[in-house]
Amino acid sequence: MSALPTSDGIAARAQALTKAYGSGETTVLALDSVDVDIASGRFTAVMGPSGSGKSTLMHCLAGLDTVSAGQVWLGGTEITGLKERELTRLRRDRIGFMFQSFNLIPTLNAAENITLPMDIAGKKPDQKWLDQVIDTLGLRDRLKHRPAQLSGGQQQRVACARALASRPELIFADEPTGNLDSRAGLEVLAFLRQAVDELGQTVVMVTHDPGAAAHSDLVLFLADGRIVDQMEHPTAEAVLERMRLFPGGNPQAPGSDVTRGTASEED
Ligand SMILES: Nc1ncnc2c1ncn2[C@@H]1O[C@H](COP(=O)(O)OP(=O)(O)OP(=O)(O)O)[C@@H](O)[C@H]1O
Repeated sequence: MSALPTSDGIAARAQALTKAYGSGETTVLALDSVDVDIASGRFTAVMGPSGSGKSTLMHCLAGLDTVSAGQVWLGGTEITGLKERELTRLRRDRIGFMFQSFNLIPTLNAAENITLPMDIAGKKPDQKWLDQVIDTLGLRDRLKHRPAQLSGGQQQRVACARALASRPELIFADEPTGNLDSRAGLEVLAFLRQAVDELGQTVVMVTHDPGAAAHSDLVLFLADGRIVDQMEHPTAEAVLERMRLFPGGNPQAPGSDVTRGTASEED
């Protein structure tokens, strides 16, 4: 294990990250020698055609998946080669996760869901920080509600608060708006934006939606397991144009939510 020589301002880094699934003739190269730096205090979106390696990249950066070759650092710590126990602790202490399915516990109220990971870890929440997160996310008057008593957007905000509660260095969000209607999706994106701007968090989000990517500071474009392009200060239109350059990568295919992102900005 080696320390990262220049970890300043870098929340996560991959060098020559390669991930292959399967073996022999059925090998799939999901990531092909990817080099990437995720800057601290920024909102990075990851886009690319289906099967381009977005989720694999996120899972490898978060230490949820092993790598076939290359190195990954979280902050200044190399995680490739860490034992599962050390990795679990590091993930718990440094990373927040938001997935498309919110994974809220139905029998617990919002407040209990938000602090559950910390309760399991036997950690006391920093009450001042927690209050700030709850107020930023507008959840103050929903804390006693159970998930079934909340709208989809509110449930995702609870999942967002849960990801933020332990003040992780880095938040990974995998299609966090995928299951939401356009209004709820926009709310969640606005709150992720706020988490970066006002709470100083670092967010990495995988999305298919150019409208969602437009809320980020930087879009990384993946194709065939490689980062092939990036875009600073993205707009939904510019991202859509870039996505159209990918073979079969037209994000307006059925099931895509592009219309909501672009339409909402004209509201
Ligand atoms: N557990 C696995 N076993 C075998 N192949 C896998 C596995 N997970 C992913 N792959 C393959 O690796 C490649 C990249 O998958 P990945 O899920 O990272 O892509 P993605 O860009 O997130 O796709 P999508 O946008 O459809 O979610 C794909 O070809 C996929 O079929």
